[in-house]
Amino acid sequence: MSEAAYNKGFPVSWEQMHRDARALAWRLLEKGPFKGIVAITRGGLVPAAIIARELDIRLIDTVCVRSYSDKTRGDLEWLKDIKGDGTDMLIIDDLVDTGKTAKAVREKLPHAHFATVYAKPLGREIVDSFVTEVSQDTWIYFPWDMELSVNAPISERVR
Ligand SMILES: O=P(O)(O)OC[C@H]1O[C@H](OP(=O)(O)OP(=O)(O)O)[C@H](O)[C@@H]1O
Ligand SMILES: O=c1[nH]c(=O)c2nc[nH]c2[nH]1
Ligand SMILES: [Mg+2]
Repeated sequence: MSEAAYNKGFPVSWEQMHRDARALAWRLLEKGPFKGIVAITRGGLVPAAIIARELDIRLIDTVCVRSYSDKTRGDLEWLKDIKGDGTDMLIIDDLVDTGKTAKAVREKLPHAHFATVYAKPLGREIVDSFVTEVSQDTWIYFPWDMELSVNAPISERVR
């Protein structure tokens, strides 16, 4: 297990996720057509649904892997595999960080187009398309991992 140093936070709202996934769909329009989407669970599920709607794709499959527990990276655990080599398929994940998940899925589906909404420097070369890059020491907080809560006024926080 290893835990990278994440010094910064990048919170993403539902609205921003919708906007960024749609921006990715615009980029993917000229890379297709794709006969189906492979979503990498769980983070790829929401962007895959948005992109499937925008690109009118009805065939959606999954590869199920787990690599992080909280912010600690463990060994890649395969829970569900997929058949084929990825020809004419679009792989969607929420982000690429170290690139280990993307590399493993790419090995299974070498002919697919791999797209993520967000990318960090170590992983960006492994994916074919992404929308927004953040620094390697940034942890991205997704809307499904957050809830509205009350925060203290700034004046109280600097006392
Ligand atoms: O580039 P890497 O360093 O491999 O990290 C990126 C992967 O880590 C996260 O998934 P995670 O395994 O935490 O599971 P989740 O999608 O269910 O949250 C994220 O959704 C990517 O799939
Ligand atoms: O929610 C997440 N945010 C991240 O920045 C990240 N990197 C790997 N896995 C991640 N999960
Ligand atoms: Mg994931």
